[in-house]
Order: sequence, then C-alpha cells, then structure tokens
Amino acid sequence: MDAKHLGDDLTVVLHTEAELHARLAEMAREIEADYAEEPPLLVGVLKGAVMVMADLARELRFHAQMDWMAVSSYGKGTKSSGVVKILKDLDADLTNRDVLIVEDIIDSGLTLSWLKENLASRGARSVRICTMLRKPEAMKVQLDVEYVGYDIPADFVVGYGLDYAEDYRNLRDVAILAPHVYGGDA
Ligand SMILES: O=P(O)(O)OC[C@H]1O[C@H](OP(=O)(O)OP(=O)(O)O)[C@H](O)[C@@H]1O
Ligand SMILES: Nc1nc2[nH]cnc2c(=O)[nH]1
Repeated sequence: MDAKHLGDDLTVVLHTEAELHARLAEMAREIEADYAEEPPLLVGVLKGAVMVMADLARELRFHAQMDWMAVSSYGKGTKSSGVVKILKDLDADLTNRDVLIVEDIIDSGLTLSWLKENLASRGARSVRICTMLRKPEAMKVQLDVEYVGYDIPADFVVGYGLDYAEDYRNLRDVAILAPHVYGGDA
C-alpha cells in the first residue's frame, strides 16, 4: 500500500520505500564489516520489525539466522506505558552468541533499554541494536544504538511495519499519522 491509497490519514511522508532500502543497504555493509569474524544472531522484535528484518536479512552477505521476540509497551495507544511484557520469547540459547537486535523504531528508548539488559543477562557475548528509526527528542533513557537508519522528529509515525491500532503496517513508506486519526496529540 502506498501513501496515495490513504487519503488524508497522513500529514507527511518522511522516508519513501526507496530511501529506506538504500539506507538499509548502507547499514548492511557496516554490519558485515563489524561482524566479519562471525555473523550475529538477528533478534527481531515483533510485530513492527518484520519489514526491517526481512529487508536487512536479505541484504546481508552472510548467513543471517533469525529469531523473534514479542514484547509490548504500547498496547493500542500512541504513548509508551514503560512497562515491558514478554508476549513471545526467543527459541535460541544466547550463551556466547553475538546478538543484534533488529527494531523498527526507538522512541522513549524504554523498550530497548529493557530488552538489551534482558538479553545480556542470558549470557550473550555481545548485544547490539540496529533500528530503522530513532526519535532523539523523545528519548527518556541513555541508550547506545550502534546502527540507526534515520533520526526523525518526535511525531507518531506509521508504515514499514509501524502500526496504529494494527493498521498501516503494510504502508511501504514511513509517514506521520494525521492527529485526526487518533484524536489528539501524539
Ligand atoms: O522506545 P519506546 O518508546 O519503548 O518504543 C519502541 C517500541 O515501540 C514499538 O513497538 P510496539 O509496542 O508499538 O509494538 P509492535 O511492534 O507490535 O507494533 C517498537 O517496535 C518498539 O518495540
Ligand atoms: N506506530 C508507531 N509505534 C511506535 N512505537 C513507538 N513510537 C512509535 C511511533 O511513532 N509509531
């Protein structure tokens, strides 16, 4: 689905599908160089990271094992509750593995800060983060993020895996959701 199919639901397209893919290719080259010794285990965070994971994994020029977790801190709203729940855990044993968390967005940073700690405590050799989007002005915690696609403003965005009440995930681009859709400020 393209932005043009969504009427006035979006205010502005921040990054097109082509831009996202081009940036992911650059990030993949960095990741390949950094993990030249041994490929990391890619840990995708459902559901938003599905598109990034699918595109990044195929872009990488080494074996890319994938595992998935589902955590939730947003529910149906547009603000993080700060309480992270594991809805689905990993299948893989992380002992001595290099783990690369693959995410769609870092907003307050609360989810990823919690997740990084959680995965490190399972005996991983290293835990790094790759995110397509980050909102520097919205971050509430200090968090090192090794691979960032784009820094964006602190507006509520949808598309490329990102939803509002489970809709808009299949929009190809990343766009700001018009406030009238969710009835207020993000
Ligand atoms: O930095 P934070 O403020 O913690 O926000 C980031 C989290 O929010 C999104 O997930 P969400 O809870 O919306 O679930 P989803 O991936 O299933 O859409 C995103 O995928 C991150 O996991
Ligand atoms: N869809 C969506 N989910 C988020 N989770 C954290 N920030 C956002 C955002 O801007 N949009």
